[in-house]
Amino acid sequence: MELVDHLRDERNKAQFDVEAMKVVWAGSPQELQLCDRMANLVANHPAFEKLKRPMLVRKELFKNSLRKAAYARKLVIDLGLSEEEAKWLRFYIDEPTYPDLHWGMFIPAIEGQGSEEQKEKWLPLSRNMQIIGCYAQTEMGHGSNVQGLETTATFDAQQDHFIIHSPTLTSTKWWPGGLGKVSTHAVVYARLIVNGEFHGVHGWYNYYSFSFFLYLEDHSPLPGITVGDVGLKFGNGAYNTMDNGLLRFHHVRIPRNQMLMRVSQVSREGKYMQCDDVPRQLIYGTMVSVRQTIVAMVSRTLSRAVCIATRYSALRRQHSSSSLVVPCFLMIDYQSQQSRLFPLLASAYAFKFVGEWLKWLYTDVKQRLEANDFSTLPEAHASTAGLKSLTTSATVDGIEECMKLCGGDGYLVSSGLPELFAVSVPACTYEGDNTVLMLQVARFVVKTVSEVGYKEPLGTSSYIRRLNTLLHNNCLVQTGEDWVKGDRIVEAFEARAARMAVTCTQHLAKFQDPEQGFSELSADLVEVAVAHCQLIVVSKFVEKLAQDIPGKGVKEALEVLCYVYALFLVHKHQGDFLVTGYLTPKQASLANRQLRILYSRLRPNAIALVDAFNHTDHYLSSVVGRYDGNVYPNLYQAAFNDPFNDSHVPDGYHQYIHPILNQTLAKL
Ligand SMILES: CCCCC/C=C\C/C=C\C/C=C\C/C=C\CCCC(=O)SCCNC(=O)CCNC(=O)[C@H](O)C(C)(C)COP(=O)(O)OP(=O)(O)OC[C@H]1O[C@@H](n2cnc3c(N)ncnc32)[C@H](O)[C@@H]1OP(=O)(O)O
Ligand SMILES: Cc1cc2nc3c(=O)[nH]c(=O)nc-3n(C[C@H](O)[C@H](O)[C@H](O)COP(=O)(O)OP(=O)(O)OC[C@H]3O[C@@H](n4cnc5c(N)ncnc54)[C@H](O)[C@@H]3O)c2cc1C
Repeated sequence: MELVDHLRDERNKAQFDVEAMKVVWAGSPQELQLCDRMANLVANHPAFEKLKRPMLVRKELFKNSLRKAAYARKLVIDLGLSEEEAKWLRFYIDEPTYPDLHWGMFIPAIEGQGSEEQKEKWLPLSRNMQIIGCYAQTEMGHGSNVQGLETTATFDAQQDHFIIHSPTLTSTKWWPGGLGKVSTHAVVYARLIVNGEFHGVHGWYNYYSFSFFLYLEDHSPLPGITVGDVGLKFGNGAYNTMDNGLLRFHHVRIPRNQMLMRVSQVSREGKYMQCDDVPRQLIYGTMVSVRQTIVAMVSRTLSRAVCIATRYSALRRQHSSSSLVVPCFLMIDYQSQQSRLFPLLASAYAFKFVGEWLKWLYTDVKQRLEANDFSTLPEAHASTAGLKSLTTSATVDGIEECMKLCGGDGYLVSSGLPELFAVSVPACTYEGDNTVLMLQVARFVVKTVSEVGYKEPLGTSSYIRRLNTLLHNNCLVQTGEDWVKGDRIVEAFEARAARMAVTCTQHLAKFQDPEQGFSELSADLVEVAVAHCQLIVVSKFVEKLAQDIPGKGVKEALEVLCYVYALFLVHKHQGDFLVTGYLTPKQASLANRQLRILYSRLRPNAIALVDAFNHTDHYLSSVVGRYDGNVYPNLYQAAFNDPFNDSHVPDGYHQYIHPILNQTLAKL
């Protein structure tokens, strides 16, 4: 039977080569081929069916996720998949489970913080999954405040042991993924005490936290260890496939050599030594690595929501304003729908490109770290923290908007959007609360501005070199067309970021106690950081356009997306641009008018642009976002697939409805 493509007319409108755009989106022909292969491997394997997931209760859901992880592992071994292939396999299985933390944090923590000897011992066991590990940093009372961790690791020189202890309820390890039920091992962060003294006291630290490699359990916890799950989390399915755990220690002894010893060591005699050439911040290195990965992946999450909302918007008809009876307008043709949807479509592409750049930056930093060159670490920290914060917040807001863009049907679990929202929301908190991370960026920016004149700003902050020009030269835009020029757009974002940073730095200087100033101005500082990070995203998109991009019409389509992203931000934050005096109200309104023109240029390409994401129907798991657009019969069928419709008479009907109908409530 020939399949009907309900979106065919929309696909025929495309003004660019979709196959070439798929390559741009994936990053390279090899990446496209790799992702396509792994996505289809998952889509065609019955073990990875996921439509029934939201109907399962927690214990069934968890068992189901263990089953999928086991099948994934079997595929990795049977097919001899590489680590990169295995990563994409897990990605397309689309279910948070313990291997994310094992591969994403436990192994990188050992790689980054273990000595050569420790790596040799533990990495092969970990990579073969003969042990399963998690990353236990956060405590019940201390998440953002890493300095405040209370778990202690006291050195016992007599027995050459550390004694790990949870002295208070608030020192309970709280939240680590994979900890609650599955992990056999953990990297645990604790305060080091040697000879009765806290070690490693430094200018900015009251005490350090150290990482230890700990054996947790086989089938039941080891003596002195209490372990469990933190409890049910938000959303049906969603993050409940993960055993986020709690963990308490009661004077648990571990051998001295289980302290991860790249950054600092404790000798047999109880001498504490910090490696001179390795900065303390390296113990935060695993977080930098995961923040980079989150940015690399987040565009796919947003693209998934946008793909669903765009396809449904291009199918569903509503009434025109002239006739309330005849449905004729496609939802996507409403200007108001476009102004909510198209910036999200553009954001998905913008986040993809900035994610590629961040990956490059991180790879470079990693190579430098291995050679003990730590010069670019502050830049890497600020960029990973800021972009993780900016992109996850925008993505989560974007998914919610996509849900609303689909009307009532977006709210149905079968649209795929509620679960996507629920599983994505914690990304604004885990791996660093987004506000706390933006404050880190603000510290970096303010420090860079304060050091102008005696330290050269580098990398993403090099615009601060041209502070004088950016503070005094105002925008030159005279027509709407002037707004679609890369250097002009970038300059506008640079001027806004620089002016906001300078104003905040001047306000901070008025405080005698800089920390008090930082605290009182924290809301403004977050806005400074947002401006800096938006500049990075816009400038990386503009840099991408300067590259050679093959394929008919591909570059032109990307140009429209780039300016939609940038001008949408100019419009949304026009208060910043106006208050800093860079723009006049006339220039701001020209930007907005140009944005409407760009929406009309984007419109014919909308479906092709979401097709270029190359998402399988399995990955989307959305009735309203199906590739063939055959929504209504499937929406109707999905209602009957709900086990609630197995019987016409629900449990409790006879017990609680009949007494009302029969007027026999008195017998209840
Ligand atoms: C929406 C869709 C999402 C899609 C995601 C898709 C896929 C995901 C893929 C993979 C991920 C897989 C699984 C992930 C899932 C869940 C995992 C969650 C795991 C966790 O959730 S795991 C716990 C994370 N928990 C935190 O994230 C705590 C946050 N809290 C901190 O991070 C610190 O506590 C901080 C920094 C806020 C304050 O710390 P502090 O008070 O000690 O430091 P202070 O501010 O004084 O800074 C002193 C000097 O250190 C520098 N500095 C600071 N941090 C640095 C770093 N990282 N690197 C290099 N330098 C750094 C500063 O820049 C300064 O430098 P300077 O002196 O030069 O100015
Ligand atoms: C799904 C999920 C998975 C997780 N996985 C892990 C894991 O594998 N391993 C692990 O160790 N941890 C994990 N975590 C914990 C996570 O890293 C922390 O929740 C996170 O770092 C935030 O800390 P918190 O919960 O203590 O929030 P808090 O720090 O208490 O923040 C609460 C509020 O206070 C504000 N705030 C806090 N500090 C400041 C400040 N200095 N200035 C201004 N405002 C501030 C924040 O913006 C936020 O609004 C996970 C969490 C979740 C939700």
